[in-house]
Amino acid sequence: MSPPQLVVHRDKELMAQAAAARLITKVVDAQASRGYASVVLTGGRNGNGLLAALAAAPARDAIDWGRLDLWWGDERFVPEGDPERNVTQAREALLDSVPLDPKRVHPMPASDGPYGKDADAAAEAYAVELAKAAGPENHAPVPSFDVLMLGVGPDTHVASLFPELPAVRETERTVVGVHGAPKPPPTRITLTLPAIRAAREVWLLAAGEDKANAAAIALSGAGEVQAPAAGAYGRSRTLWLLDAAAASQLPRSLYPPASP
Ligand SMILES: O=C(O)[C@H](O)[C@@H](O)[C@H](O)[C@H](O)COP(=O)(O)O
Repeated sequence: MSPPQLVVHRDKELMAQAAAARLITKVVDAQASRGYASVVLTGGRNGNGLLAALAAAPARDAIDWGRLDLWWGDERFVPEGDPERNVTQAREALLDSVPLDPKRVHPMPASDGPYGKDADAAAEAYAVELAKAAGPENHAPVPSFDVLMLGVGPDTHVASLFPELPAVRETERTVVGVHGAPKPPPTRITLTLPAIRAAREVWLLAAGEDKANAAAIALSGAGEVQAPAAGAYGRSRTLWLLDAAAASQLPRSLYPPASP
């Protein structure tokens, strides 16, 4: 596993814009070389901030939206259309304004969907959907995601993998239900670390003073059960995209400034 690469931007707005530009280039390159691209979205302010910046990016339509597969790293297990759902927020930030192929957009099930209130069954169904999309060359029963994005919580959680809870300890299944999450709502669905680590690249998004401690803990060699962000890494690249506030507790030797 190559060590994480860090890029620090002046503030969270510039971080979102730079990350959006980075994503455009990554998707365009993947589509040029393989004919399609596969990206995993994350919820939260930083994740949605990136999507909003992407919606406003001048180069946005260099992406062939009809050949982009979208998956989610986690989802709040609430009814379809609930404003708390990550897919609802992603639609508002970007998805409703670009010509995606609906067959290539894979939201996680809602709590009023075919699995009712059974988050574990809904998680299992998403694992089956991922496995069906996986190819023989894939490293796990999930597609080879080009980029898997993760917001980082102030407690170092990523997706809905919270410190010390069962989901972060999962070593076999790719998707599990989460019960009693400390970040509301308490019931969620999440990719596990094995699924996250099947991605070619994992990008962790951390902006704001409230992420400084989490970034310092996760990047200081902490264990993944105590600091799930420490266990989130890609097969060929792990990239932390921070703003100066979130990087403020990191040793200066860990990163050169990306912007003055
Ligand atoms: O469902 C969720 O809440 C997210 O997927 C979660 O993992 C989020 O990315 C982090 O909590 C960071 O959220 P902020 O960027 O809002 O701090």
